[in-house]
Amino acid sequence: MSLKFITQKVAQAIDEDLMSAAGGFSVDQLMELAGLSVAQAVQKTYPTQKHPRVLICCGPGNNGGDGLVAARHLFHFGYKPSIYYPKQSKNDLYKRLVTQCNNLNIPFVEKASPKESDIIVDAIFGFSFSGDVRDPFKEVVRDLKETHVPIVAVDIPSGWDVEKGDPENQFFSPDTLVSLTAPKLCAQAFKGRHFIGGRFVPPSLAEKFDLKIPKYPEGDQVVQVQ
Ligand SMILES: NC(=O)C1=CN([C@@H]2O[C@H](COP(=O)(O)OP(=O)(O)OC[C@H]3O[C@@H](n4cnc5c(N)ncnc54)[C@H](OP(=O)(O)O)[C@@H]3O)[C@@H](O)[C@H]2O)[C@@H](O)CC1
Ligand SMILES: [K+]
Repeated sequence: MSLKFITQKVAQAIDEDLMSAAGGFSVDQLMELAGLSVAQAVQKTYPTQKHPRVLICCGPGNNGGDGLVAARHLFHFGYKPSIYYPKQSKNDLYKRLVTQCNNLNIPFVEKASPKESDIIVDAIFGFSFSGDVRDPFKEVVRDLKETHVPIVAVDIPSGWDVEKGDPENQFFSPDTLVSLTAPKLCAQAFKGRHFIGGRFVPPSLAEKFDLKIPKYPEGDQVVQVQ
């Protein structure tokens, strides 16, 4: 299957188009579908009985928001999520996502402990990441390289350059990657299980950016491409 791998600029331009007056989407809607895709990729790959405890590591931006949404869906799918979210946004959308998780008694943990989980969702950095990893995320990114617990990365494996990837193997390589909308250039070098999610792109937008979006099966929110 031929995939189109996109640059950081194109990823941001697609995001802006979707949320423009012409695109008509709000960020909440896109984030909800993105997070649902991630939860569905987890559910298809790691059955609840064998992998009940999911640690979701959330960063300060929309990638972290996808993680908060995924945590809520995973709870409803029967998992036991916990959330590491050290740099919480004051934005109303994020506060509401935190309230929704609190109402499900999903614990927010002070420290990310891979050993106490069966799966880790990496929702730390997405397509706006650049430069070297800064605190408070250095330690968690380092711990993720040490762990043998399977990692599901949301959109970009955190620490990887969005376009160049991780040519010097400095960072962890996730078992599973869920690319949202379309894979970014870094995913060309990715060898693990790969899903595309974020089933919200209208054909006109796919055509404008020449995105070769694979066919999603029936009502699924993800399609496995590797
Ligand atoms: N259309 C789609 O496909 C949709 C995509 N969606 C999702 O949105 C994601 C993109 O979200 P985004 O633009 O908010 O940025 P994201 O990557 O989460 O991180 C930015 C934050 O990280 C920080 N930061 C940056 N570099 C850093 C460093 N070196 N070290 C430390 N921190 C660093 C930076 O913080 P600051 O520098 O401002 O302190 C900033 O706050 C995308 O990947 C996908 O998951 C869906 O939700 C909706 C539809
Ligand atoms: K990520």
